[in-house]
Amino acid sequence: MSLSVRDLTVHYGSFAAVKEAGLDIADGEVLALLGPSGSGKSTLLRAITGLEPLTSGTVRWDGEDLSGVPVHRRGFGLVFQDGQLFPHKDVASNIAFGLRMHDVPRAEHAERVRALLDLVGLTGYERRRVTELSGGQAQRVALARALAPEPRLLLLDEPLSGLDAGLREQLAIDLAALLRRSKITALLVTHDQEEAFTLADRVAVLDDGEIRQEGAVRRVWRQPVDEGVARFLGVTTFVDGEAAGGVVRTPFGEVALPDVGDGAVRLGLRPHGLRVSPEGVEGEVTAVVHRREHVRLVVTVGDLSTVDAVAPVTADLRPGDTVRLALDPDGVAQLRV
Ligand SMILES: Nc1ncnc2c1ncn2[C@@H]1O[C@H](COP(=O)(O)OP(=O)(O)OP(=O)(O)O)[C@@H](O)[C@H]1O
Repeated sequence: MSLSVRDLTVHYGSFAAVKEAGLDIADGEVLALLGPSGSGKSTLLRAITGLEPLTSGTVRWDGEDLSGVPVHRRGFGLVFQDGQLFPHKDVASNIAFGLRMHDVPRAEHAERVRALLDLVGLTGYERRRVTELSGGQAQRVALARALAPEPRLLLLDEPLSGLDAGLREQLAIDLAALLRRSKITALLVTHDQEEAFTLADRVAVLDDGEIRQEGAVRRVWRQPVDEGVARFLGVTTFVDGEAAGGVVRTPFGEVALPDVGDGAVRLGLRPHGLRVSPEGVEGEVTAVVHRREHVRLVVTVGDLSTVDAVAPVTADLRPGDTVRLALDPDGVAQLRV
């Protein structure tokens, strides 16, 4: 076990921004702190780095209490949303700063900088001024600078949120590959589920300063602990059903789910958990929103009220049209009851 946080509480005056948080990150693992704005993610990350004083609780590395260890002696690398590069230095000098801070011999700098630029996909950018980089390139340089001293833990606070959507998706994929390849232990703060799922092995969902659920990405996604976590993870409709032999019967039809025990179950449906199909429950379209990969619908289904659903981009649907909806197991979560 590497990082171990216990009962960590941070107060701003009388306000508790983080309440008795506990988490562990094993060697080589990537954990994402996921939660809505203001839930305490950045405060928890900053407390772990030593930038924010703890009101109570402990942060340990391999059993050693870090309470008396200043930020720069913790061996952690930090990357923030806006990178915070030195604007007057070029790319190589920005990265070498991380090396100088950790007493790496000067003769080794050029080679290390070259290797780090290769790692982040910016080969040959040594002499480029940082003011002449795109947002995505600047974040890659910030990442290289943080990785330069070979930190034992990399902490990333919304590293991609300043970038536009397409670049963000690509950089998340690149960063995920880099973290896996380099077996880096990392803690990532994000409010974006896609990003958390692309990058992390495990997620901890925060709300109102508390860790509400923590576990493997797929498990949290498929089995949220309660409706609050489920809603945060994209569930918009809840429905009760009866399971038998791995199949759940609901008012929206049947759906086969892995690991479902017999008896009463409560399901959480994401919009793509209900798809327009030739057969299924009938409803009337009340709203249509075109998205990149599908059409989002709001559908009124008899006395089952309104639900979110999806149709293929090719579907030509308008409010007032009648559609049929069927369950898609990919968009169905099972709430723990
Ligand atoms: N320096 C501070 N003084 C007082 N309150 C603060 C301070 N920093 C943060 N807070 C409050 O603590 C709570 C948690 O803030 P924090 O920045 O940790 O949330 P977050 O989950 O990272 O949010 P976001 O995703 O918007 O960055 C918020 O209610 C915020 O207003």
